[in-house]
Amino acid sequence: MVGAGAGDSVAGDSMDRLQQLKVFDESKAGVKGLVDSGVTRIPPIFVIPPEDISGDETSSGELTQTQFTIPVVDLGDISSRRPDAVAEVRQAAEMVGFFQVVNHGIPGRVMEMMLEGARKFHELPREVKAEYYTRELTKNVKFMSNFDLYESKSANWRDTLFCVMGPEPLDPHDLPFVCRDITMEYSEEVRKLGITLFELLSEALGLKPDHLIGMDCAKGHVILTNYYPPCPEPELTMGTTKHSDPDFLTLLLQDHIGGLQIQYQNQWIDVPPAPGALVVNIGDLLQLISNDRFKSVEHRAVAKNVGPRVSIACFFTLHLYQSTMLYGPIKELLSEDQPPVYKETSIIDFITYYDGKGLDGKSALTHFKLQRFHAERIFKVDVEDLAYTMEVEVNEKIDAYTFGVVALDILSDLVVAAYGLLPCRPVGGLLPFSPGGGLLPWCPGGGLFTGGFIGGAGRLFTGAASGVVDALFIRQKIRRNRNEPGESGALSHDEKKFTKIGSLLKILGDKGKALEFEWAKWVNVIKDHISDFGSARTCDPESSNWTSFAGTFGYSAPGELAYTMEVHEKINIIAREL
Ligand SMILES: O=C(O)CCC(=O)C(=O)O
Ligand SMILES: [Fe+2]
Repeated sequence: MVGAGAGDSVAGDSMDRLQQLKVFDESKAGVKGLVDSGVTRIPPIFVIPPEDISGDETSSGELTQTQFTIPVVDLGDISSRRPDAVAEVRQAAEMVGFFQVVNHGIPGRVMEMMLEGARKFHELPREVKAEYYTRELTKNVKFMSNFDLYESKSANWRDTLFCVMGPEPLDPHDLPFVCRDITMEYSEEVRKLGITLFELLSEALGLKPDHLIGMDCAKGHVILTNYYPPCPEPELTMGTTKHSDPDFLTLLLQDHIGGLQIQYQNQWIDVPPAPGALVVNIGDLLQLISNDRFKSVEHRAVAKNVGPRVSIACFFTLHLYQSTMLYGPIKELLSEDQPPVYKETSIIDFITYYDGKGLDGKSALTHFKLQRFHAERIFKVDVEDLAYTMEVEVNEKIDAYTFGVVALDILSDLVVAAYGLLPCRPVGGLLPFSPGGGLLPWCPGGGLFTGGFIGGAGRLFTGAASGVVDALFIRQKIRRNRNEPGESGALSHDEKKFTKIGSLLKILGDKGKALEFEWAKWVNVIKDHISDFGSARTCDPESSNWTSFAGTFGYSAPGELAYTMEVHEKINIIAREL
């Protein structure tokens, strides 16, 4: 049996989804194998849940009322009409994210033979193709069906041969014989065309022609030959789920069948096959480095009951290449009016995130956005009986890091209030977790750590934003304050909370990680801990003996704190993404 088909419904019904995926995967025969086995209904793993179909079905792929068509850029003789070509590329990259190129220099013979070679590979006997079937990440040449088979909600009606063509030159012998020579030839042709396009795109951004090439955008590419067998129930599945591409640029060669659609003004627009043309689209990484000037547009390939359909996608990216280069918005494109939209990322981090997520219809770029919020009145905490009110208002643009700093500062105040803990024990003038000499300029309550002396209402955790918090130290401190014995035994409830905060502080100490942590998560941390500290104190009023060390370390806390304190959460967050 090749797969758990709806056709063989007994198997389909009795196996859970994971088992069905495994059976399909282990057949190593792909969707073509299912079709060869004669399925007349698609297996359940391919069926798109109805709730997802409705969201995906902006239109049936008919032309819209605007009769919009994908722009066509003529690359013939561009030396004599370069400014026009640059303007056309700019318009298409900014407005649509997709265009077709004609007179691009790749001979028609090469394109036809590439499509034919791809088809021949996918129509090889199962056993021959199975030798190439793998999900191993490090393989340069691999055949598989659905790279995100185990991550996505529903599998696509598509098989793919995936070939990493550069920057490390691929040994042609790694390629299947039936498509070896033509893949090498086509690869060289698209590499050259890629350079021409990156030059035009650089100029379209107002940069020198070699700018994007200097950023290694054309340094490597991957060729994916997609094979979409005819589907018995095309309305229930997809050839390729809605996605944007995880690369700088994609060049797509499609055969005459059609099925590619792009999302434009909330409509699905067909990209009809045009003889001799290649489809070009901006990828996520180019949208990121162009700081949203160019658009990486969502597209999909619908399943059809005719076919097979073959498409050859060339992704310009550095796959499997150990590049340490970080990609963020190009500095020349930034200004006060155009602040960076994205944080920097390495390609490997981007791809790892993209692949881990799978094609779920959502853009991976969101994850790499700098979080900028306008936050008003972040929150207010009243500690009753103490009239201890803390209110923070931030009326400026803040990112996740800044919010984290504010958030943990407030947390530390709460901890001091709830447990009467001192920021730290002055040891020979050294502050255990404040490596910078202990002067903390942003400690808002005036509580400066200076030379090991604690003055004012010092904050337990403030110093830790420098990234050197020692959760163990905090633990010892709690024990010491309670006159509890040393390091043995399980962590108490309070200790766990402190340890948790310790790790949050470590995150905050690393700005990159703090940004990754996202603004919204910090809000939740604060919410969690406020209730934590409130309830800890309320449930166990005797547990903190802050008064015993208050005099000792020069910390004088208001006496009322001792037993009557309650922390009430009054959080009012009004935030909108800018
Ligand atoms: O086959 C197609 O038309 C589109 C394929 C695609 O979008 C991709 O491989 O990323
Ligand atoms: Fe794509």
